[in-house]
Amino acid sequence: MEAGPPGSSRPAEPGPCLSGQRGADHTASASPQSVAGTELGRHPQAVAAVLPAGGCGERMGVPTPKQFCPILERPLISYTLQALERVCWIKDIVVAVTGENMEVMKSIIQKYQHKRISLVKAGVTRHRSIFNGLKALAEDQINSKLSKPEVVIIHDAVRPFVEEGVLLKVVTAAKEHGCSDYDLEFGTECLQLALKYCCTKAKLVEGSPDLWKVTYKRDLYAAESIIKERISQEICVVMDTEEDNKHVGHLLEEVLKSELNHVKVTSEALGHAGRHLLQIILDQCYNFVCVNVTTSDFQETQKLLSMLEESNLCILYPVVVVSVHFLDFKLVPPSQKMENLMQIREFAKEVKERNILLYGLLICYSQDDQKLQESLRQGAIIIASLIKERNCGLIGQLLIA
Ligand SMILES: Nc1ccn([C@@H]2O[C@H](COP(=O)(O)OP(=O)(O)OP(=O)(O)O)[C@@H](O)[C@H]2O)c(=O)n1
Ligand SMILES: O=C(CO)[C@H](O)[C@H](O)COP(=O)(O)O
Repeated sequence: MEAGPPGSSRPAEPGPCLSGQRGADHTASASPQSVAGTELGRHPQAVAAVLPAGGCGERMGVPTPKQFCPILERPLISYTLQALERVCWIKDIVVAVTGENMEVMKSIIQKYQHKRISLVKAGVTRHRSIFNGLKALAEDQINSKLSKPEVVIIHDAVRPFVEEGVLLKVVTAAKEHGCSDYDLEFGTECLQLALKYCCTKAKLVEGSPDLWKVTYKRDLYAAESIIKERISQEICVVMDTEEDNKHVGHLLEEVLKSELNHVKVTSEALGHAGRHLLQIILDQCYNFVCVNVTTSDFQETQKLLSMLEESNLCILYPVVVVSVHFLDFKLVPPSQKMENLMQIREFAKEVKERNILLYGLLICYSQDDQKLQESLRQGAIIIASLIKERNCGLIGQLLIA
């Protein structure tokens, strides 16, 4: 990633920042640097980004160019766009794609509701693709919806984990620094070109470990693990009653808290028309454990599923819902309960279409405290693993703790 002005070597002024837009995704780049972003807010500065995305991904060894390879069923490039798009002070994002992938790219933009994106044709090399993006930004076209930037961030479309802080560092460096011998010695490809041909002032800025590039097939697995970990940091336990503190759901919540001590576990009731729950959904919690005790088998789970379906939460990441049911195996034979619970397979199939992964969990409710604790612990382990793995093959299955 480099920053450089298109057609001008004038260092740019930083621009206003409205970090923390509603609906922006916190998992894409948790934003401790939003504070830094507000620094940009004090000075007007036009920043754009060019994403070269015209490669064929030879080293990946698969027919699909790596930028379009799916991670959790969403193309890699969509994660990169999401990471840049949530940085509010980047006004335009220009993506260079080959003619044959133009329609694919347009459908990705539409499906995942990306904003501020323009497309240009890629070139035969990465540098030519970047050049085409810069030309589009520099052109004086009357109908162009692009604003002329003072600083352009160049970022490979296959580096999905870029953070706002590092982008800010690059943009600030573009403004403040001249070039040094060190930069000349260790500068990367684009930096060398800028120095050699444009007399552009330049500075090498230290990146973060997250800036790595997806190059080989194994990198797709690594990226998937990172994304799964990011969206598994919060679980909401949804209760079917509001007042009862002794509700078995609260016991489950306690066990989840002690078993998953790095995860934030909250609980909420579906009462009050689910207003609090709606807020949790808006705050982008991607994991729900729905406890059905006082109501009929799937009543609460279905209410929760409807709320999730109505929200936009599932567009970017698969949401996990574990429908939990308790049964005293001594009093009621499991086979009797199972019959009703088997409906979960149909529900799961339906909601999978909307990117919701629904699993069933039957927990043995024993009158013996110790045995109950053991079942709850087993249940918590199963829940943790379902959330961590997000295994599509297990949807609609009824697991037993
Ligand atoms: N003609 C090209 C070649 C590459 N790129 C882009 O430049 C970035 C970094 O390049 P690289 O990792 O080398 O991608 P590929 O060329 O696709 O990979 P490979 O070298 O394995 O073929 C990628 O986002 C890639 O799509 C581009 O826009 N136009
Ligand atoms: O990884 C690459 C290609 O494989 C890029 O070329 C790499 O980012 C080069 O750095 P820059 O162009 O930013 O100087």
